[in-house]
Amino acid sequence: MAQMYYDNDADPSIISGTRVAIIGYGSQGHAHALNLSDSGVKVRVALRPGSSSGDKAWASGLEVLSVPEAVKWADLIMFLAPDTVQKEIYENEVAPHLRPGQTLGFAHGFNIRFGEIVPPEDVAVIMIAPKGPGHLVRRTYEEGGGVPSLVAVANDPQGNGHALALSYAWGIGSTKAGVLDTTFAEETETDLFGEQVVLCGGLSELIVAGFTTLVEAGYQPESAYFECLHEMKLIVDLLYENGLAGMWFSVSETAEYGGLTRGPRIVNEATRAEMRRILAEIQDGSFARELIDEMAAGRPRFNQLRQQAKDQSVEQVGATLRTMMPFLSTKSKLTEVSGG
Ligand SMILES: NC(=O)C1=CN([C@@H]2O[C@H](COP(=O)(O)OP(=O)(O)OC[C@H]3O[C@@H](n4cnc5c(N)ncnc54)[C@H](OP(=O)(O)O)[C@@H]3O)[C@@H](O)[C@H]2O)C=CC1
Ligand SMILES: CC[C@](O)(C(C)=O)C(=O)O
Ligand SMILES: [Mg+2]
Ligand SMILES: [Mg+2]
Repeated sequence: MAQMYYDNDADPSIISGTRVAIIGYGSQGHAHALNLSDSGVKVRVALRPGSSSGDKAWASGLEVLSVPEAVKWADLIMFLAPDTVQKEIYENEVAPHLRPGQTLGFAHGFNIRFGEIVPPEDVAVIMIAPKGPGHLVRRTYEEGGGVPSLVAVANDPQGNGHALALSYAWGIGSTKAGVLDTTFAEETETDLFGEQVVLCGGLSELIVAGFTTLVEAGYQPESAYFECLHEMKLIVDLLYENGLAGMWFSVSETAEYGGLTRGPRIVNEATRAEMRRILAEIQDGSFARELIDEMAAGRPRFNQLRQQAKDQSVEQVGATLRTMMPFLSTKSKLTEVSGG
């Protein structure tokens, strides 16, 4: 059994005595800044001039500085801007102002694992990587819970990196759910694999393929939407609360027999072989190179794929159906914080 850490294993006084600069106020940035602030931590948000997120941070009672000002002020500088802009921010706005004894923090190991950011030896490098979307990091904290995190230390000149990471994890609520030791390499590779194959890529393709199959066979799009997308959340809630057994317990025996016999025909040996190829592309750095090059080229393929995803009929049908479910809108104020 892996070593897990909970509330009693963290020392809150460490993060309470640390000045934390949060670079970025998007999905993770707003959640870390607000959770830490509510936990009694001294926080400043660091943004570029004219940032669209600045007003939201000020409106939430947080002080906003430029990145260089925040680096000068902080003990811990947490990178919560998108992965592919972190290198530029680091080189132009962080590195010139870094002092020995400061700590750089990451919520994902991408730039350290793939050598995009190479900090000096006299600066600590830690990771606190929540295993959940930022908006849920905030929501679960407000509800009295938390999202699990992985912590890692890549460089530890003062020997307190792990205790600081654990204390930070306490500040964002993660020690309520469980914190696990990892390495930058393990977090980066498993996180990229999970989001590509299971959580984001695999799941969305499964939903769309199921929806499209039903609609092309002549069934009502609304029925296909409820079946393949809306009900997904209700099934996943059962998985979240009680694992696969909780889901099998609650569904009918008909669903259980049908799922156990037909599921392996959908996720089969060919699917598993593709999963292994995707993992190899992550491990050998070719996915990272592809992503960095795509962003540097102005995102031509990314923008096209985003537009195609938005234009799918499952999205049009869903948008209409969700207007009739006002109870959803109280939970989904995502654009207010992400600017999306
Ligand atoms: N999204 C998630 O839930 C998860 C993310 N992570 C990791 O957390 C990190 C942050 O990801 P995420 O929260 O999705 O990021 P977002 O895309 O939500 O970050 C957007 C924020 O970054 C700011 N930003 C963009 N460019 C710059 C810049 N050049 N200088 C300063 N600020 C800038 C934006 O400001 P502006 O308004 O100026 O554009 C905005 O406030 C990544 O390392 C990611 O892998 C880890 C776990 C889950
Ligand atoms: C699953 C996607 C994720 O890794 C996350 C929310 O954990 C991300 O990078 O956003
Ligand atoms: Mg993740
Ligand atoms: Mg990720």
